Amino acid sequence: MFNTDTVARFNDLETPFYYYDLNLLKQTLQACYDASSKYNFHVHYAMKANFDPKVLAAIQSFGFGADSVSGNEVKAAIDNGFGAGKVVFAGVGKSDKEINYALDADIFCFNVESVQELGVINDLAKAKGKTAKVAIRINPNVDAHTHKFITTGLDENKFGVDIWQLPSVIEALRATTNIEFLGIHFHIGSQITDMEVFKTLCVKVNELDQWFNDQGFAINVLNVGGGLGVDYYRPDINAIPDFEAYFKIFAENLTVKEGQEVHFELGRALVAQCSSLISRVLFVKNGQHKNFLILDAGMTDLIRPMLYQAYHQIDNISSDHGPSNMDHGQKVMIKYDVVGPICESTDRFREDVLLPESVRGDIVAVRTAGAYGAVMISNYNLRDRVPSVYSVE
Ligand SMILES: Cc1ncc(COP(=O)(O)O)c(C=O)c1O
Ligand SMILES: N[C@@H](CCCC[NH3+])C(=O)O
Repeated sequence: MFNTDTVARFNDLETPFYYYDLNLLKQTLQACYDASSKYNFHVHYAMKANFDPKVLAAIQSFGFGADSVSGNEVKAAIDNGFGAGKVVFAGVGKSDKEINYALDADIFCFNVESVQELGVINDLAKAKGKTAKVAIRINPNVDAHTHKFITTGLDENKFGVDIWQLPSVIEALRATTNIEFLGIHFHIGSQITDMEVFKTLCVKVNELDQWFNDQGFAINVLNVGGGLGVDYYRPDINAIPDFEAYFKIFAENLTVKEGQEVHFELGRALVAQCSSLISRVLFVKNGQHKNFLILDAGMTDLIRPMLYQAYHQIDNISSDHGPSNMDHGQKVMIKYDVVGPICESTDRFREDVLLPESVRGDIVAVRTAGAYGAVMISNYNLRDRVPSVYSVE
């Protein structure tokens, strides 16, 4: 991702910023497109992962749809060229204003997360003389084997309708007048690296597809959500996720009936590796027990390490690719706690990171920051919003 030219370019720029390798993004999208289109699978991009306009433009150019989680995301999807007919809207707490907006926009599908929400969408659609297309998000109680803060498909999670409540969904569907039932939706969690989890999901999807069929509700859309994880530990070796293996699992384990469509909602897998948070070393502080590398980026710019104990590779790219690299044949390696400038003790990217001896002004890259990075920025401590910088093509 970096070479002497990029580092020379960064030296002239104000930090911190998110750097996007648009070439890697396109290669990733191509790999996903090739692997999914083999089976006629439909991919929606979960835009909560990253809504940078250039990222959205690249994704949209591959013909993917959009998965949104708020009225503003529905709007952003449409404004950025995703056809309304390819936009889905999930979310456990959709406001009336958001539902009305999406109804007016004629989106493809509401992924409905409760019986009560189904009634509200029906009433709001009726008031407009419209029919809302819906899929029911089901909580299948499948353990995603991921961090507990980003698991979504267990009984204890707030998302979707629990299986024991499905008879009341059928009852509600029978009573609605302005709803077109399209199918069922699942999303069991994020950063899933154990592929067996997706097999377990397929078994549940097959059972529930059959169950709805038995109740007289034929399913056109099986939406299995997203969740495919990326390699935070080896971003250079595994820059592109194994989409072939991922889609093959669904092709082999889902029983797809004639005329049914299979939909996916990938976020992280498409965008995580294409971006790094680029920061400068402000100060090097040698304590009695610890050495601190104090960066000009902090938890306001990338909160994942502090919120989910998430691991991100950290590189001193001045040392790896800068002029100082040429000067020093032998690098002295030192363990640093890499921290930010925010007035919180938890503002630490990682502890005991083994890095070449670093000096004020060195440029540091926090890798694999393209998903759930820039979108979770806050202005705590009245921080400036971190801008985007793009690779030169
Ligand atoms: C409903 C839904 N779909 C898709 C996604 C995308 O997940 P991921 O970025 O893990 O692919 C999410 C986020 O977890 C989600 O909540
Ligand atoms: N923000 C989380 C992912 C949440 C996925 C949305 N349900 C992360 O950084 O890993």
